[in-house]
Amino acid sequence: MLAQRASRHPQVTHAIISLLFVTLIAGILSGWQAMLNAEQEQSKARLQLETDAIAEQLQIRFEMQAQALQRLGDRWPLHHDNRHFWEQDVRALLTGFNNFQAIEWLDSQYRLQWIEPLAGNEEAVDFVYTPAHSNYSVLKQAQNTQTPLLSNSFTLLQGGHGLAYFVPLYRTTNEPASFDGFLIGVFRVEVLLADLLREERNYQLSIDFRDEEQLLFSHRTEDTLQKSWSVSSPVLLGRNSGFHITAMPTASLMASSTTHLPLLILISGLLACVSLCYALWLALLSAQRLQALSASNHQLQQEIVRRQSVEESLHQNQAQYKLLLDMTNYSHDALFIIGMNPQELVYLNRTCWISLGYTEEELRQIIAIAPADIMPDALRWSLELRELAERGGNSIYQQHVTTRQGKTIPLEISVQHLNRYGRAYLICVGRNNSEQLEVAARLQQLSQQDGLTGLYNRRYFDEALDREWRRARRQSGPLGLLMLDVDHFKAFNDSLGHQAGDDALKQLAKAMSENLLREGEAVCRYGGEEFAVILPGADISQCAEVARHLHAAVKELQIAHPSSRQSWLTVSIGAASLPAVEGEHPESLISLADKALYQAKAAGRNQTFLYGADDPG
Ligand SMILES: Nc1nc2c(ncn2[C@@H]2O[C@H](COP(=O)(O)OP(=O)(O)OP(=O)(O)O)[C@@H](O)[C@H]2O)c(=O)[nH]1
Repeated sequence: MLAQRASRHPQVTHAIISLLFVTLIAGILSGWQAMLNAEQEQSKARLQLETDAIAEQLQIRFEMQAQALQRLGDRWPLHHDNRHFWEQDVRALLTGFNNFQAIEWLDSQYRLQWIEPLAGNEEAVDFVYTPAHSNYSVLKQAQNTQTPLLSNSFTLLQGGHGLAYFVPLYRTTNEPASFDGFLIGVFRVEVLLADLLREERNYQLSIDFRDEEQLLFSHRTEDTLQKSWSVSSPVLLGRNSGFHITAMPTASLMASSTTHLPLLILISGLLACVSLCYALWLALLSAQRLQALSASNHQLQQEIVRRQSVEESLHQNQAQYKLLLDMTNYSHDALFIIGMNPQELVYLNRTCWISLGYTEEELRQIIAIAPADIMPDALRWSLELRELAERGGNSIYQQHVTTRQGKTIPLEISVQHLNRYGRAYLICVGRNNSEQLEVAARLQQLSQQDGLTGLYNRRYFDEALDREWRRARRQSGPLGLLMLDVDHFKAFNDSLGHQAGDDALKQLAKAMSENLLREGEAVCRYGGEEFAVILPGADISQCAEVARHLHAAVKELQIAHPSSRQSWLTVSIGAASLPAVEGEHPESLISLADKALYQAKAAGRNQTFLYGADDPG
């Protein structure tokens, strides 16, 4: 749980570990420092003890010699007359203590009268203490108080530092006591201290002996340490408390009063601290790795699931794609896709090449090299498709394709524009619509055909006349029209029956159709028993010619007409021809032809009456 939290916040955990590390290190260092300080205090205390001992030894030694001098002084009243004994005592004292520079007698005038030994102290002979001398006041005080006093340190005439112990000499046998000067013991400080150190077991100490601040003696051992601390002990010599000994630590002292324990504790503490923090850090890393591994596993699982899903979807898509492809390939419709910019065929289904009798490769090659071999109109259609793609519209085209066997197949191609992935495509679905075209043509024909006679009907006539009129106008030519009506047909019907009338109309229609010679000429049933013949480009004479042919053809039929004068069926024809010019209309032509027909009827029937352009109408 904790590891999970730690791995979730690695930076915080790093900071905590770092803080812990720093705290532990600081604690260990401060503990180590405290132990060092304790050891130092212990060393100090030990050194202080040693120094106090030296000071005490020094005091004792001095006191012994001071008392010896004092005893000599006490014997002064006995020996002042016979100084020989006194001098013997002095020499004995000098022999016993070698740290005396000299033992002197100073008279009451402070003049040196006697000095032992003389050798080495010649310069002091006849020395007089004057008030200017630094020890003069001490002499005075000793004289006045009748108490021995130790001088301050001074520089010996022989070199080195000396101390003088002034023992006032009084003869108390006299009343009042007479003052005879001083017995002076001059100590050599260096010898006093050196002897002491030599004899004492603490000789290895490094010490300084000072009078107030003045250094009188200094001793250094080789292993003296340069430390910031030292200890000091006061030394009371002959009631003079201005002396003190300062001792410096030495390596041997420190070695004897310290141990390696703090260092061991420091090292082991540091090692423990580093190990602990390293272990924590490793644990954190491990937790992080574990979490990363877990996350990675989770991601991997998700990825596997996703891939399985994608694979499944891919399989489905592939199956769907295959199904789509199969459906597309086996569709009756030709499906092909044209990519634009550049314009190229990107897909065509199986129906395309099967229906045309080629392999796919062959068809692709033909389309690439000679598309007109497949589609005669290919070039123009290609331009139309480009326009269609540019305006993004949809359209249906009627095209014709030629099969390998040379058969032409009509194709209705539905084209849809589509933009995908930054490119324009035209989805083309082509269908063989020959049957529809035939049906349409048939319907068209039926819509234009007269049911009874099979001729064009009145509707076709109206359209054809307009069309031919426009054509004639474009060509600046004439247009001819015959209006033909069966003579006495009512009587025919009445006598032979309506069915016979129908048959007769059929025969007439057939005959007229068969006698039309030129292309574009059309015979139409204008209504009832009336017919109209459109003669494009025919002037009035050509109309007359056609009318003659028609009369002949009708005559040839020899359809019996019981009520007719000729005994067979005849027709009357009104013919008209007009140039299709500005100001003229097809209705004018009909009107003229009608008028001519009327006149032909009126003139006795079975004849043609003409209205040319020049006729007044
Ligand atoms: N059998 C048959 N008769 C038709 C058809 N259409 C029109 N008729 C007849 O044709 C006759 C035309 O008669 P009318 O207009 O009087 O003219 P007509 O008898 O031919 O006399 P004229 O034209 O003056 O020579 C009518 O009796 C109509 O019934 C048809 O489709 N079949």
